[in-house]
Amino acid sequence: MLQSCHENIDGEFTIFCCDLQLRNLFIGKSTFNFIFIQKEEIKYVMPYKNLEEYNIEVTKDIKERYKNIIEDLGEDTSRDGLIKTPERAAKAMQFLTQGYDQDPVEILTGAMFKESYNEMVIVKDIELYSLCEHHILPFFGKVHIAYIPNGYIVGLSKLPRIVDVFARRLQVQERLTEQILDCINNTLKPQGVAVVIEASHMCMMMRGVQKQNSITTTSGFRGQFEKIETRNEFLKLIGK
Ligand SMILES: Nc1nc2c(ncn2[C@@H]2O[C@H](COP(=O)(O)OP(=O)(O)OP(=O)(O)O)[C@@H](O)[C@H]2O)c(=O)[nH]1
Ligand SMILES: [Zn+2]
Repeated sequence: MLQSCHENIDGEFTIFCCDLQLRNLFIGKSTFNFIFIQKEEIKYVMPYKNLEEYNIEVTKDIKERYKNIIEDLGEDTSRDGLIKTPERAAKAMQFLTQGYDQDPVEILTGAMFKESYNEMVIVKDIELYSLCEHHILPFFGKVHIAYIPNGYIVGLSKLPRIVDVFARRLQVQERLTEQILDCINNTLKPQGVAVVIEASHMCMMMRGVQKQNSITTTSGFRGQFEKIETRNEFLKLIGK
């Protein structure tokens, strides 16, 4: 029974094949060249493996473009340390922009639970890593999210997950703030939601104006958080 088959960018296959009934495990490097492992050897196979998958055609295309860029910058892509760099960079950029293919609504609705709790829920200091859409340089910092339930609570981890969905795109901090806010507001339909983002932008630190200590704060409030007392309680609880 074929469990999974992964082709890397050089067309090499890794196959994981496991017949649980017979308790035999096959693991190989090509479609036609299995290594047969007896059940006693199963202990050498990791019980958990986190696999990264990339579209081969897209990766090849981005890799070639990176090769040209690196050469245009005056480097030699055939030197030892740079041989695999175009492919690494192609994979890194696809990782950092994977949010385009993810559905934040599906993530939230996947863990909404009926509950009568109707006080403020705050998840603060969520790490943020995104890319500024003007220079394709990182901006990074913290996101603080609060909501007041309206019959439903949401799995806590889903809030950082939707931060990542919107952060792993080419972004501006203002739009990122609004997208997180609107997604929670429209999906969970709470009594209120608040989002504050504090971030440093590498395009202002490493180049351009070269300011190392400036932090940009953006915020958005919906429902109950539009009331000054509720908003102030939230800001006090996140230490602002
Ligand atoms: N509002 C906003 N601006 C951003 C964000 N990230 C980067 N920027 C700004 O985008 C602007 C782009 O301005 P341009 O004048 O077109 O680009 P530039 O010549 O590279 O500008 P400098 O960075 O000032 O050298 C810069 O002022 C950046 O600081 C963001 O998340 N929100
Ligand atoms: Zn920028």
